[in-house]
Amino acid sequence: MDVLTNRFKAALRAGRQQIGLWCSLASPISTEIVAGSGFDWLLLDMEHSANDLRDIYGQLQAIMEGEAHAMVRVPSDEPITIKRILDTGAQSLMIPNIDDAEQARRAVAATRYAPRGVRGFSQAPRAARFGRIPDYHARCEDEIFVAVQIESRRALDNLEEIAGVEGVDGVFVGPGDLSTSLGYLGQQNHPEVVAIIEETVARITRTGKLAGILTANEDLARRYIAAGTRFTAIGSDMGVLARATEALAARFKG
Ligand SMILES: O=C(O)C(=O)C[C@H](O)[C@@H](O)CO
Repeated sequence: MDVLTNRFKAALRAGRQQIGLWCSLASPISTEIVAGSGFDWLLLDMEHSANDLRDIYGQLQAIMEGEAHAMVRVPSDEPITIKRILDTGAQSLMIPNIDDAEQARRAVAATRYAPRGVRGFSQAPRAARFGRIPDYHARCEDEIFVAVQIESRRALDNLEEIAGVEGVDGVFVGPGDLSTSLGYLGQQNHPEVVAIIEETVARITRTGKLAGILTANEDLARRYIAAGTRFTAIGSDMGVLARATEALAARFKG
């Protein structure tokens, strides 16, 4: 596979479940470590973490030799931010808080050059390996994966229209925000929320788009996979570090 082929997108097309880890530590060192842990994809989070553009750049460099594919969650659907992240070489993007089809169309447009969209042109960004990938501009859009996040009651109402937008490859359920919007603040594992999420995953799948989710609860991760999620994040670097170090300390300190 050449450098421009999006391995994650190719694996999904081939029907292979993609298991991911959420990365919020904003460190090239920790991200390099987990890139070799066996995950298919890592979510580098810019919405709820200290990651800025340089942190993302460094982490993309750090995991070049690893097995895991990087997806970047952008802080917002703002085209200037999306352009800069694509230029660093991120090929898979997650766009948070998409509530309707128009917003989804704008987000996709930010990932496309004219006439299909509004992405600004850079001759030789890192994504084109500084001009060493001569057909970068012609090929890059086929290799971009756009996941939109649905995380509100309004997004649920508009789900089929959002998923139907051309260029939306995946629809990712944000269980924390969705449960909050549904009146279950901090209760993303509440049975009624779980039932709504399972139904939502089935609705996404019926549209022909790929469903994704994050949950650190292993039983729920298996249930959501059974319900149809195709890219499933099963924990976070921060959560694993916090819980594992607490447990280690407790074994000696009682
Ligand atoms: O709403 C959610 O849940 C998400 O979008 C995932 C989160 O932002 C979060 O759990 C990351 O720490």
